[in-house]
Amino acid sequence: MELCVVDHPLVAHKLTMLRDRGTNSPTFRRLTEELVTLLAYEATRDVRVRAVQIETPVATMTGTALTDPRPLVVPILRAGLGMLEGMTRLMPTAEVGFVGMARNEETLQPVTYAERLPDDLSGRQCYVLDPMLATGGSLAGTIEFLVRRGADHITCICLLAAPEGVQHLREVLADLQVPCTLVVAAIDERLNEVGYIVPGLGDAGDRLYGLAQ
Ligand SMILES: O=P(O)(O)OC[C@H]1O[C@H](OP(=O)(O)OP(=O)(O)O)[C@H](O)[C@@H]1O
Ligand SMILES: O=c1cc[nH]c(=O)[nH]1
Ligand SMILES: [Mg+2]
Repeated sequence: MELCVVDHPLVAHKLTMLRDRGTNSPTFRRLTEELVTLLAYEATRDVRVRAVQIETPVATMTGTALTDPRPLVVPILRAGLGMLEGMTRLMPTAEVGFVGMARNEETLQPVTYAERLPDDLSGRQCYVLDPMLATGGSLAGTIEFLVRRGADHITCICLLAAPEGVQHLREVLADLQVPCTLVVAAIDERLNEVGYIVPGLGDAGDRLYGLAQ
């Protein structure tokens, strides 16, 4: 697995505001979108393109266009939904599939409650969105869904990751033997005893969508 930690002062600035417990839901949502657009710029560096002939007002030239089939973007509900707008702003022609997962907060195992993906993903580039990579169970489960449908090129975009989750993902991907890139804004210190990222930002889904904190 290739790991890319985006080292940019604007990313660090926005991430610090996002982490701050005083940041309210509307601001948290806006910062999430802005951060995703910055991370997606890095994450789409190897998006597949083809040469196209166009005419400018002055001359004919060979330009660049995204290839078909279109890339697939997969937010992991709920919190990943907060990243969708920032991603599709950069790549408006992408198709969108959905996976709904909620972690059982006692066992820390993800439970899948929704899944809407194209049947055949062979030859598709897939971009998975989830702000938090904690134990890695939710992201690994989603990657397994995609690989079972034939995906052969996966990029995951997360805001924060714990070292434990990155390690888990490496092990799962070594078994699956699928090329995967993980793009993150930061790798934090560790998980705490209840599976939260430290220092982290708390529960991303609750902070995005306003449940009690
Ligand atoms: O790496 P893991 O240990 O699996 O934890 C990370 C998952 O936890 C959060 O979702 P949550 O289960 O809280 O659901 P939500 O998005 O509905 O809040 C987060 O958005 C990830 O999907
Ligand atoms: O720190 C964490 C861990 C899992 N899910 C979150 O939303 N935050
Ligand atoms: Mg949550």
